[in-house]
Amino acid sequence: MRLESLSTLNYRNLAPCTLRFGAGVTGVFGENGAGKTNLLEAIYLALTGQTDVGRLEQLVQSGESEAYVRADLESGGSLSVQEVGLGRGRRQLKVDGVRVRAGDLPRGSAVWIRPEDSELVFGSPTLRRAYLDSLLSRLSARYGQQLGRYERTVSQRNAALKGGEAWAMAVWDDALVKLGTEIITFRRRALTRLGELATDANAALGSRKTLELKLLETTTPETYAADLTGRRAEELARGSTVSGPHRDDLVLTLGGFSASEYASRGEGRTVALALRRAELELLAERFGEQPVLLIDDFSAELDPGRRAFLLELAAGVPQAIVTGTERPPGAAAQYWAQSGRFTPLDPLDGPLDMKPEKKAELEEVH
Ligand SMILES: Nc1ncnc2c1ncn2[C@@H]1O[C@H](COP(=O)(O)OP(=O)(O)OP(=O)(O)O)[C@@H](O)[C@H]1O
Repeated sequence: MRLESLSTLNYRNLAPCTLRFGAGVTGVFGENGAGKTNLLEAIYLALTGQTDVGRLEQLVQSGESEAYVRADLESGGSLSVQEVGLGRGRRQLKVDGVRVRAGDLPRGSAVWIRPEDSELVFGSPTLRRAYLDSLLSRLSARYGQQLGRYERTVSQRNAALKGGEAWAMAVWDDALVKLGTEIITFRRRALTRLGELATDANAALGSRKTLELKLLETTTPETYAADLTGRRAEELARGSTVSGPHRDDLVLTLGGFSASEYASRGEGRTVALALRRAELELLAERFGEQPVLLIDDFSAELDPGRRAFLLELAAGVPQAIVTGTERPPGAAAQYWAQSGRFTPLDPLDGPLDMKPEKKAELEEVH
């Protein structure tokens, strides 16, 4: 998968633009607030149809009512166009002019590494579960469908529990056990490979402590039905379903201890990077094609080992887009970001701050 160009209109602070991207590493650098993260977010949205913002309106430029993002892609020798239209609480996706659902977009197209990924380690189980579910939904469309059904069943069952409808539980329990069993089984299987890749990546990052990924399960396929009936009184009292994959945690252990509880900030950052490299490798294995790698703010990474790891990762994939407040070294092409605009630069130019006349010239263009 290769991103040939990205066009945006009314997307956050980005000025209307069409940016072209070649193979290798493209560096995007500029001051804080210039729009670098917004650009990567727009690319990720156009490639995957996914965003994790709470309200879609946040993505629309203030003062406007609609936004638009378009990616021109090349994959296996053929070209395609993916478009995302955003309005009030509404997202419309098209591939080559035909409306599709998010699940119909290519599922292994991009991986996005961000400074806030450390939250995967130190944040709540909900965040880790969301990471795992989002990755597994990309590996398997069926996983995504069954997870959606399971989540709807849990909320309907919770409504019945709150209403004290004990008589209706047998029906809900059957559906929950069937869907939950499929989810648990798939998670266990996928975690074996994800764990191996993450362990290797963590070692490649120079960590002397072994990283292991485990599921902390509130139930098992064998005991799920009995767990539900056994805790019926408690569930009716609480009005919620207390066991099942919606309550399970992805536990990350470092040297045998829970990373969430015991890892240092730096160790946690290393674990988060290891998870992202594992995601990249797993998607490439599954789809036989390397995703576009997006690295947000490599310059926020002050540790020299982790910074080198990020840049090596970018250099090792067919296409990577790397942002920073300084120029990413080794980039084949460069954009200078300022106030939501992106100006292509000659990669052989020196740093802008050493060339005031060049900077003045570019500001003039803006
Ligand atoms: N919906 C929106 N409409 C207009 N501007 C927005 C919108 N959402 C965010 N912005 C603006 O976009 C800017 C942030 O851009 P972004 O996060 O991409 O910067 P950045 O270059 O990544 O900065 P940093 O180096 O600090 O991470 C902010 O100034 C913010 O106010």
